[in-house]
Amino acid sequence: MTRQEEKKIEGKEPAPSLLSAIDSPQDLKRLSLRELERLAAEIRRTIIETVACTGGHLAPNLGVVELTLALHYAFDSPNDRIIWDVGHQCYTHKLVTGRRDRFRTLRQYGGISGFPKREESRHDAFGAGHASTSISAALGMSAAKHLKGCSSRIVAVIGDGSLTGGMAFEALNHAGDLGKDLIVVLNDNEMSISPNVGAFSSLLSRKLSSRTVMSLKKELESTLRAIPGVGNNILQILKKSEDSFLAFFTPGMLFQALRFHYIGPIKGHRLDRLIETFETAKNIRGPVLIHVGTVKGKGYEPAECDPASFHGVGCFDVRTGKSSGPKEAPPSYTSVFGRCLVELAEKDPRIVAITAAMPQGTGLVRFSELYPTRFFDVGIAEQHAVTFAAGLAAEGYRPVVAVYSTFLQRAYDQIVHDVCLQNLPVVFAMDRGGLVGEDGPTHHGVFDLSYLRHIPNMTVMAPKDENELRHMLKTALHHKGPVAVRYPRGRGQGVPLDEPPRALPVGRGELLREGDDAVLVAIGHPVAAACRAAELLEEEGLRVAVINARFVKPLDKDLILDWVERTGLLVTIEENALQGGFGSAVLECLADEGRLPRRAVRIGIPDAFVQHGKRDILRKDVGLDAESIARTVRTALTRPHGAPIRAIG
Ligand SMILES: Cc1ncc(C[n+]2csc(CCOP(=O)(O)OP(=O)(O)O)c2C)c(N)n1
Ligand SMILES: CC(=O)[C@@H](O)[C@H](O)COP(=O)(O)O
Ligand SMILES: [Mg+2]
Repeated sequence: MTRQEEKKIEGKEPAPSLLSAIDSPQDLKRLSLRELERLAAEIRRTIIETVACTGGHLAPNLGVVELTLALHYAFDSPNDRIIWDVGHQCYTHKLVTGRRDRFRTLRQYGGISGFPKREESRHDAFGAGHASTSISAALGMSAAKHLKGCSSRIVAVIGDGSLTGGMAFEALNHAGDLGKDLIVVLNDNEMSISPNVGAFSSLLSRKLSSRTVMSLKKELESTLRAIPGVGNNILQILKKSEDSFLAFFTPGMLFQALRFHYIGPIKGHRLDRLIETFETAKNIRGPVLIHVGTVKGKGYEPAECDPASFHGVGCFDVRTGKSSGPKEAPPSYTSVFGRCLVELAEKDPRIVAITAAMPQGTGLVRFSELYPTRFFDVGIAEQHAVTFAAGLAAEGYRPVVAVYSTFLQRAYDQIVHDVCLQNLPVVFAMDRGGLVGEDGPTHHGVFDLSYLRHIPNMTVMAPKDENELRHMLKTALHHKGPVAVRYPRGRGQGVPLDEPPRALPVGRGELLREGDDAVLVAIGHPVAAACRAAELLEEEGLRVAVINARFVKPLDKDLILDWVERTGLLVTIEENALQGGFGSAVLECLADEGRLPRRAVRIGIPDAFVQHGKRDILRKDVGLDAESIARTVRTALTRPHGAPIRAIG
């Protein structure tokens, strides 16, 4: 790294590597405070250099280097359990728990995950990826520890953004009631992905300077002393419970009310203060909350200046912080969605947009700037987002919930109970539908077609490209009931965009190619691979028809039936779980009509979690690339009747 690059990274002159001697957290315990500080600087450099090549969650990890070292210095992992919320900030944890030499494989196919995984290390006490789960898991472990009578300490590390998730409050409520030993470390950097939102976040940010508190105390003391008789007694009581007095004026009052012992806020980059605080907390019985103030992106100037953009990054140039990924590319599905929603909202004042703490990721920033009163960021609170949308719909608005497919899983009952049962016109704009790549199994949006299509009143569609996404958004906002539009992460197909977007006939697919040997019925992004497979097969003299189904529900039954009967071989293709997915829907429909084809094969995600890695590798693994589809069709055509046909990945 050049001197120039060194300047970008706060920290000391490069010295002999301390990290190379850290094979487990035990090795930390023999370091002096000065050495720990040097180690922190070295780890910071390592994270920056690695993430610059692999991509990943840079700013969150730079903010917890000292916090992580102090935790592993003060506690005794894996005997003591450290549970990370979301887990996107676990890179330092991984570096000091035996994965230093594999760290360069971060998020790569076959490499280490970007999140904690129990099967990856004994030090990864609990897997993560979705927010707000750590306190529940930690409390469960604490209850188990008490049942087993073992002395392990249980520590949950949760960010201020993740603390806006409802289940975090459910866990705090339960922990205060159970009274079991539990340490919750609140990593408060005042950021979610974007600046944190919500009343609770502003409570947390209430920073009373020590001078303010001192003058408050003095004033209160002189007032109480002036009260004849009782004044002094009250003063004595307050002096005895000084903590409660302080807690009343600091964020701690809420945690104290939940029967947590509150410590903080403390400076999250001071190793000495952190270690001292953790050592103290180890000896406090019952639930403890330690409020730590950190800087997201700490120690790398571009990330400190713009933590939202450096929350999750692709490859970048360390010297400039600028992306080094492909420059010219078709617009992303997300940006096409965001622009289209702005266009439609211009003409329809009933349209409102809702995000759960992900305005950037879902493409709603422009909408929020143009229509601030019609934009709602509810924080990491997907369940609330859905029922909040239902409330808006009940009052005649057209809410669009823009959400990643995987995170919408959290609001399944709200979709059933509050939206579909009441047949309210809520639009679910489901981004990251299908495989997402390096975030891996916690983030692949591969269950939504299954978990939505069986709900009465729900309409489910998926566009073959970004142009059709615009038509589907228009269709959804014209529809009178609940509707989900699901589209993939990343760049579109680079097709021209029709102006203006037009409503599609609901339940109608489109025939893209004719053919007599087989019919490929595809939904969403994989339509392109199906067409490519048909071209490959045509080179061998095989003519297969291709249908862009457009709708998972309602299916275009007539179109599919017609071509199944013409060809005799049905191949369904989806980037969704095969279990209960699109292919199942087609077979159910044909069975109900008493017209199951002589031969059928479903191509999609098998009954297993798909690991992390580049999407083209993952698609090949599951047989969703054009060559694999062609191979599956070729095999199905040559296989004797009655023999089982399986997709070939
Ligand atoms: C249920 C759920 N919703 C949304 C996300 C996307 N997400 C990942 S990290 C993050 C922000 C977390 O903020 P915080 O907990 O404060 O951690 P920080 O990044 O600030 O360290 C969000 C919204 C998620 N992982 N899980
Ligand atoms: C950790 C987390 O859940 C988010 O940061 C997520 O990784 C964002 O995914 P995208 O990179 O697809 O926006
Ligand atoms: Mg935060």
